[in-house]
Amino acid sequence: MAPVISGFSKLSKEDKIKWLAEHHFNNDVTATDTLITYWNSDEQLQRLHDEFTENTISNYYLPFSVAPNFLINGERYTLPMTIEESSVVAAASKAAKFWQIRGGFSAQVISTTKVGQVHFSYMGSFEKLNQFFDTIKNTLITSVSHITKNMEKRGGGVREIELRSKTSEIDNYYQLHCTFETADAMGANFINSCLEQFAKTLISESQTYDGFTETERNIEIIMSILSNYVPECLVKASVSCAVNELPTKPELSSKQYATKFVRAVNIAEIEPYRAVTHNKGIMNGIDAVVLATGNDFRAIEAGAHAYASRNGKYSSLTHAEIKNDIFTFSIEIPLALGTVGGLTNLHPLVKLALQLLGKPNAKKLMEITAVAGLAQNFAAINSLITTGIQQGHMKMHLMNILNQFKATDSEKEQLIKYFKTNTVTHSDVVTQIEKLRQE
Ligand SMILES: CC(C)(COP(=O)([O-])OP(=O)([O-])OC[C@H]1O[C@@H](n2cnc3c(N)ncnc32)[C@H](O)[C@@H]1OP(=O)([O-])[O-])[C@@H](O)C(=O)NCCC(=O)NCCSC(=O)C[C@@](C)(O)CC(=O)[O-]
Ligand SMILES: NC(=O)C1=CN([C@@H]2O[C@H](COP(=O)(O)OP(=O)(O)OC[C@H]3O[C@@H](n4cnc5c(N)ncnc54)[C@H](O)[C@@H]3O)[C@@H](O)[C@H]2O)C=CC1
Repeated sequence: MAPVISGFSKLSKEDKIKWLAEHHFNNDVTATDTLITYWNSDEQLQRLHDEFTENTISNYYLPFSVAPNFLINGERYTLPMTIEESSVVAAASKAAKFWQIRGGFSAQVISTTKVGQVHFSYMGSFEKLNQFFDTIKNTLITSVSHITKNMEKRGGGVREIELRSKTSEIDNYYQLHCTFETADAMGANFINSCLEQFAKTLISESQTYDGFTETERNIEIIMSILSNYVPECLVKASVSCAVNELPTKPELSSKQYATKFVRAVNIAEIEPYRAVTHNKGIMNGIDAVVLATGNDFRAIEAGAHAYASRNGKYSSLTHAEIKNDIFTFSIEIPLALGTVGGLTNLHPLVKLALQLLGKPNAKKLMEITAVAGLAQNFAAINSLITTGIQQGHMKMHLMNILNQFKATDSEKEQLIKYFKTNTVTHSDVVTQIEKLRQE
């Protein structure tokens, strides 16, 4: 077991690696070499990456891929996608290609409001607290004017502050429930700065408020933080076409295909076990664009799944219907994304990804990202209701299995040819590699 170490954060990168090698890897040089192999030869670039976070000892590569042929609101895009999972980028690309000759994707931002809360304890009557809140509401807003000044110039700022009693759930628990517009920023830092100032103002104003007794004056701030639940930062995307423009398979007419597709989505709407996997498939596309554009995928994931549960039961984020022989497939998802702030202007590949998208503003990025989720879900369901998921997924995963077995270029070439006409399974790949190596 490694010993406790104090001051690890203060060690140089080299000394951190030395400590790791000694205490976790038996001084095996392979561990040190692996970490160092992933350093960038450009020292300045490496320092930039080291400084993104803390205790950095190496870089962890993820593929930076692109999916072309996305027609969104009449404009053509090539989507940057950062994801490790095979078949996701192929699936997105296939869906984009399919829909671009059927009118493409429509997308629209419905709302962009974000939320933050000051959580506090107060011992006294709600009526008195309400009176106090009404008295200080303007002061609360002006107390953050030094923070909001520039945001207001961009059309953002504080939208509303509400006092909410939560005492039916926790004794003496109240909130300042605040809404914000943050223009092209995701807004976490802006919102948190405003909230922390609201909390300070709440306390200082309570100290001099005549209407409070000593006990009532004793407001305790528990915490001030933005919420990643953003049901009012919502985007919708959809595709639609005549039912007879949908794929036909030997065993499935386009009408049967459409009906089966809608049924598959209906199942995800009512069955949480299916809904979680269905939404995971959507997040394959969303997270890949979110990561490539330097956004916070944890925030997006948390918000999306909370939204999927908003009616008290976890459900699908996409919906499908057939009306008057028109098939429509749509997604509605909260996406608090930024095109400024965070890593967006720091990470060279993020900058390039945003450039590839034509330097979108936050609203446009919300639309593009929702489309990536819808496209991904379309491709997955298309496979699920026809060939099954394994055929396409394993076709793409073949290279990973070949690399696991250190296949040579010539082995790869022969096996890729073989698996063009044979279904890829892990065991058959192993059998075929062994066969080749015995020849
Ligand atoms: C995998 C495919 C696309 C094959 O599909 P296919 O029909 O065999 O592909 P194809 O070789 O005929 O090519 C058609 C197009 O697909 C794309 N494509 C095809 N191959 C590539 C490639 N190598 N690199 C880049 N793009 C590729 C590309 O757009 C290509 O057009 P082209 O470029 O030739 O003009 C298809 O089977 C598919 O869409 N499968 C679904 C895969 C999927 O959803 N993967 C996600 C991982 S599984 C999961 O995590 C989620 C899940 C499925 O559980 C969610 C759920 O249950 O809902
Ligand atoms: N719970 C959460 O989600 C939390 C997330 N974070 C992190 O916060 C970061 C995002 O915070 P942000 O405040 O968005 O980033 P930020 O503070 O890096 O940058 C946003 C700032 O950019 C400026 N700006 C310049 N041009 C702008 C424009 N056109 N529109 C809007 N603002 C403009 C504004 O001053 C704005 O406050 C992410 O890295 C995220 O991981 C931090 C704390 C909590």
